[in-house]
Parts: sequence; C-alpha cells; structure tokens
Amino acid sequence: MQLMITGSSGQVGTELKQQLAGQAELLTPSRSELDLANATAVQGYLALHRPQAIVNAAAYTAVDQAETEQELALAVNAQLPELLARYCAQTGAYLLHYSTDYVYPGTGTEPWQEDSPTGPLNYYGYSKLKGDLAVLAQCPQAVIFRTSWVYSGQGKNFRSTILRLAKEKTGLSIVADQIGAPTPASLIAAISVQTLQRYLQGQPIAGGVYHLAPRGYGSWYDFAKAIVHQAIKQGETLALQPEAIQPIPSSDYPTPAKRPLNSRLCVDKLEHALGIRLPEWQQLLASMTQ
Ligand SMILES: NC(=O)C1=CN([C@@H]2O[C@H](COP(=O)(O)OP(=O)(O)OC[C@H]3O[C@@H](n4cnc5c(N)ncnc54)[C@H](OP(=O)(O)O)[C@@H]3O)[C@@H](O)[C@H]2O)C=CC1
Ligand SMILES: Cc1cn([C@H]2C[C@H](O)[C@@H](COP(=O)(O)OP(=O)(O)O[C@H]3O[C@@H](C)C(=O)[C@@H](O)[C@H]3O)O2)c(=O)[nH]c1=O
Ligand SMILES: [Mg+2]
Repeated sequence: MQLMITGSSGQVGTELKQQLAGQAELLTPSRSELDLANATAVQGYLALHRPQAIVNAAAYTAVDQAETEQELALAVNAQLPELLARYCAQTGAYLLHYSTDYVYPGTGTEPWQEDSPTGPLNYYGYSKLKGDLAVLAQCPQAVIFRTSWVYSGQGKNFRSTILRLAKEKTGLSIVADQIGAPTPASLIAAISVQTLQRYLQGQPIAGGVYHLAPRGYGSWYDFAKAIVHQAIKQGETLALQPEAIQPIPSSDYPTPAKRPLNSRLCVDKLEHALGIRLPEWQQLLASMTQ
C-alpha cells in the first residue's frame, strides 16, 4: 500500500515514519519537495502519486504566531485537510487526521466528550476546528484523533523547552490553572498504526472524532515538575531544582493567544473502539529516555 505521511519531519510524523517503516510503501515529501500551503502543488502531488492512504500529521502549530499569521495557519490547518479529505472521498483512500484540545472553550472542569460543543479561544484552535469540520463533511469515513500537549524526544515542545530552561535558570514560573494530559508523539503514532492495521484487515473503526491522550490529568506546572524530577533521576545536571518551580495563574503569564483552562479529554470512546486501556501520562513520561 502507498501511504502518504504529511508533516513527516514533525513530532508525530517522525514517530509515524519510524513505526511504519517496512509496513507500507511510504510517501514522505519534505517541505522543500511539497509546500502544503500550496493547494495546486498538493493536488499535483496527489494526482501523480495516487496514495491509497494518507496520514495528515502536518499542521501549523505555533499557537501565538497563528494570531498574526492567520492566512498561513488557515491554509495548513483547514484548507489542506479539506483538500486531502476530498481526494480520499473521491478515490476511496483512507484518511487519518489529527486535531487538538484547543478546539474546546476551556470552561468547567468536566472532561470534554467528542460531541461536546466546541468554541476555540485562539486562531490556531479556530483553524484546526475548521479543518475537522471540513474533513468530516468531505469524508465521513475519515478518523480524526483529537490529542493534547504533544511532546517527544525531538523537535520543539514543552518538555524540550523546560529541559533547556532547567539548565540555564535557577527559578521558573509555570501556569498551574490550565489542566490537560501531556501526550507522547510515540503514543499517537502507535495508536495510528493500530488504526491503520484495523483498516487493512477490513475492520476499520468508525469514522469520526476520537480523543487520544493518556489517562489522568495535570497542569503545565505538574508536567514541568515531573520533567525536572525525571531528568534529575536520570543523572542530568541542572541549574534548576524542582522546588524552585513556582505555580502561577494564567493571568501572570500573558501571551498573544489565549489558552483554555480545561483541556481534559475523555478517552473512553477510543479505548472502546480499539479494546485498549491507555496508560497514565506520568508513566509514559517516566519511560522517556532522551
Ligand atoms: N504539538 C502539540 O502540542 C499538539 C499537536 N496537535 C496536532 O497533532 C498533529 C501533529 O502535531 P506535531 O507533530 O506536534 O506538529 P509539528 O509542529 O511537530 O510538525 C508539523 C509538521 O508540519 C509540517 N508543515 C507545516 N507547514 C508546512 C508547509 N507549509 N509545507 C510543508 N510542511 C509543513 C512541518 O514541516 P517543517 O518541519 O518543515 O516545519 C512539520 O513536519 C497536528 O495536527 C497538530 O495540530 C494536537 C494537540 C497538541
Ligand atoms: C515556557 C513557559 C510556558 N508557560 C506556559 C504557557 C502555556 O500556557 C503553557 C504551555 O506552553 P506552550 O508554549 O508549550 O503551549 P502551547 O504551544 O500553547 O501548547 C499547545 O500547542 C498546540 C499546538 C496544541 O495543540 C495544544 O495541545 C498545546 O500543546 O505553559 C509558563 O507558564 N511558563 C514558562 O516558562
Ligand atoms: Mg507551542
């Protein structure tokens, strides 16, 4: 099977490439080979290569920058998924797409369900929601994994930022009122591979949105402390001690884009569909070695 992975240099894309190596014929165009914000170029690529499945791991993920780069964010996060979904609907190709907790309004303390009302607080979330709705409208068999707080051993993410700051600084203030679940890119890739295998075995999970995150919730402050504790345990020399991390309210950390306070995702639907039990986020962080 010819499987196209978009965004194969990103966090999720890199893990997908590794986990799918040898299992399918992979098409992994780089940015220099294919500008995904260029619809004509994407259409030309699809017409030439005719993939039988597409995993869309590409996205515009710079949340604050999206407030001022709206056109580019919309092209990559909404127009690209729509175009890919149209191609998949027309050709019968399979589509896996990813979305974010930032489509939800962040109110309350209850975990969001897949059919909870959306209401993004920032332009990144708005552009991703537009992408989700376009995918569902064009290609109802497509699967959308809505995940949160993605990190990996490579690329820019909250964990890599904290590890860098912990080597440079003796104190750090981290927001403690935004609650969610940190998700390793490797978990997203592993669940994606299972989902593709189900499709190839003729037993695809139903099309639609599924939350994909570990079990359990914490704040960014909890996540930062756990990152620093783990680095010390693994023998890293840091300038920062875990006790020197201060919890602060979001109001003390102003940013161009507003972030949701409640990013809790209920993952029951995915667990039932695949017959699995997702691990706790702390357990997954503890198993990171780089
Ligand atoms: N990161 C997070 O915290 C979260 C991410 N998600 C979602 O998960 C999915 C994967 O995210 P993640 O792996 O973190 O994303 P990354 O930011 O790590 O990777 C994005 C990928 O998209 C590529 N890309 C972006 N714009 C273009 C373009 N115009 N042309 C070609 N390639 C482009 C990047 O290429 P290049 O390397 O050249 O820039 C990169 O390969 C996305 O749908 C995202 O919205 C959901 C929740 C949280
Ligand atoms: C570096 C730093 C961040 N923070 C806060 C800011 C923010 O509220 C939180 C996390 O910072 P980030 O810049 O990683 O946040 P952000 O880039 O908004 O992360 C989001 O990215 C997109 C792509 C998603 O889809 C979301 O699920 C989520 O992962 O920590 C501090 O309080 N102190 C600090 O020193
Ligand atoms: Mg970020």
